[in-house]
Amino acid sequence: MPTTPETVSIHADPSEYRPEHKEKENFRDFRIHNVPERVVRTYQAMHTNQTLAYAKGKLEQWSKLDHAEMTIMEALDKLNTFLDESDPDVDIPNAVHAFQTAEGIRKMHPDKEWLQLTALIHDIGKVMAIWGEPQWSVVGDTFPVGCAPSKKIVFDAELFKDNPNMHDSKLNTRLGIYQENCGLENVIMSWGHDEYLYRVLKGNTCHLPEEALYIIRFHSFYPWHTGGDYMYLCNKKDIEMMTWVREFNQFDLYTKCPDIPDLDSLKPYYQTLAEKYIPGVLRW
Ligand SMILES: O[C@H]1[C@H](O)[C@@H](O)[C@H](O)[C@@H](O)[C@H]1O
Ligand SMILES: [Fe+2]
Ligand SMILES: [Fe+2]
Repeated sequence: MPTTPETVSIHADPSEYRPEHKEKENFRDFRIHNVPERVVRTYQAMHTNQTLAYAKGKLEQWSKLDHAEMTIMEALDKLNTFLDESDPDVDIPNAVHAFQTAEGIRKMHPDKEWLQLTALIHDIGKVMAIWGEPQWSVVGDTFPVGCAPSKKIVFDAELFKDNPNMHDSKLNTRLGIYQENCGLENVIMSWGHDEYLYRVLKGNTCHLPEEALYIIRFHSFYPWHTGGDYMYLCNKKDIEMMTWVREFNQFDLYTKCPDIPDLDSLKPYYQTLAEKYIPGVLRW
């Protein structure tokens, strides 16, 4: 049985791994005139339609895990042709991004198999889009629903004006339906690939450590892990786990580049990791 992670030895610099890239400050440029229109459209629909009731409904629907049965590597294969419309930095299929992230981690954290596998699978929840879920309900940054949106949300929360929850006095305040420091595990996030994969792994056999599940569940929560907002919803565990989410994020973001690794030659290594930590056929 795999063990829990060692103490976090972090702040590896993924740029040492990146061959030729854009500079760090050129990633995640969400200034409205700089991003492709597909990005604005995706966030516009997301910020308008992701309400508390919507996210609760999707959680219930997808948590049934009655959509498909397949191994984790089969699910990854489904992303071979999937293009994420929310991402200003990636216009290659998500399966490639999975291997780029994992290889970046493997290079800088050769001893942490669990973190390498986490990187490989972190976006697999996007298979929902292949099964018909609209992209605004799958991809992009996440945020808590049931309380006011933070200014750190991309496009400065301005796309929320048509979201019905913004006109509900129980839901449009700083805390909304939540208690101070209630812990992120008790917060309902906008529906997307993070929470879905978390539920899939919880509902099947998975030996990944808690840190891995936490990274998967909150890796898109940029207004928190990068923006530093929503601390009033966090408890001690969230603050501890944040270090791991941030370390992971360096690779998720800065390994994005047009060079495509030779996926076929990498697959056997990751196949072995997958069988060790997430064996067999999973219910999705
Ligand atoms: O556009 C990206 C992409 O959808 C990622 O998978 C997600 O984790 C990020 O938060 C988002 O900014
Ligand atoms: Fe993601
Ligand atoms: Fe990613």
